[in-house]
Amino acid sequence: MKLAVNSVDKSFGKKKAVEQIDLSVTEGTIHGLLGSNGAGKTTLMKVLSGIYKADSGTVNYDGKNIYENPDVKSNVIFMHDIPFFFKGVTLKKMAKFYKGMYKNWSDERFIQLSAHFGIAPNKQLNQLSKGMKRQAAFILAFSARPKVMLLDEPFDGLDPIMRKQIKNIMMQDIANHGMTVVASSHNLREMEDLCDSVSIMHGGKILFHKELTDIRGTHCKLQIAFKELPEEKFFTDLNVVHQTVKGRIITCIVKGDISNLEEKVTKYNPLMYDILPLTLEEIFTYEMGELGYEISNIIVE
Ligand SMILES: Nc1ncnc2c1ncn2[C@@H]1O[C@H](COP(=O)(O)OP(=O)(O)OP(=O)(O)O)[C@@H](O)[C@H]1O
Repeated sequence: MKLAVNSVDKSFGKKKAVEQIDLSVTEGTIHGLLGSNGAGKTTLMKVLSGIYKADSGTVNYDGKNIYENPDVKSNVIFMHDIPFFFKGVTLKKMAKFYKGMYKNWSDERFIQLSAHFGIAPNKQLNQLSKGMKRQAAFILAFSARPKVMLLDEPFDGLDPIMRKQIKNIMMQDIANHGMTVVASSHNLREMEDLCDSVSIMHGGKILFHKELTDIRGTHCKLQIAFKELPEEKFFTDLNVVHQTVKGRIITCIVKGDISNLEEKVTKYNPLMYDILPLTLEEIFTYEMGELGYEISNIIVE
């Protein structure tokens, strides 16, 4: 399902928690919503899931508004930042509840995933550790087979192996069923290798939205060493937007047409060179720097 958010505002009293949000997420892709504490991520996620009504603006899935629309809601799952379960409730009981809410629920998948994560269906969920509660929330969410997953800080409390497993299951559902995911995080590195597009929230607004495939095709990092430092022409020729020099090694961020970079580089007879993709952090450091923002002031690592 395609998500389209138009001019969404949400305030609590005089506090504008989110302001003038426009966002569109293509079906079958993962969007990362990044921002520091208090940026407005949870509020926006709750508006996207139809828990909160926007003060103004619209949130549509395939053109249909989600708020008070059970038909759309049965395809859209929201996972809270802190998994919450009623006192004494078992995984099996929660499964029954989800089955009634989500029309694509799969019993077969529920059995398979509870065995995979080693959580018995008769386990009382409040007796689980924080990380295991998160796993239980994922078992339920994946078994619901939603068309859209809205995940608020989904990887908090999970160890690296578990994160990888969850990411793998998510990627399978995207590849096999065209599931769409919006995941919020305050950690750039966590979203590395996961997102197709990313936006950065700050002070209730989206400052920046990027398709990573576009960036990865137009930006790269070049590490290069010369006998002697090259003339200015080298940097202009290659369209270097940022460079640091450590001894003989120059690290350059190159922007623009990078398809024939190797050819251009070798003309300058370097001692050695390496062309690398940019990390998310590097992408944002340079892109947001151009907008006049210091990324370290916005994203906490
Ligand atoms: N129910 C509420 N009542 C009043 N103010 C709220 C409420 N929920 C959120 N806010 C305010 O809205 C702003 C955005 O909060 P929100 O929880 O959406 O941020 P966040 O980006 O999810 O932060 P964090 O990463 O710390 O969870 C904050 O200033 C917060 O105090």
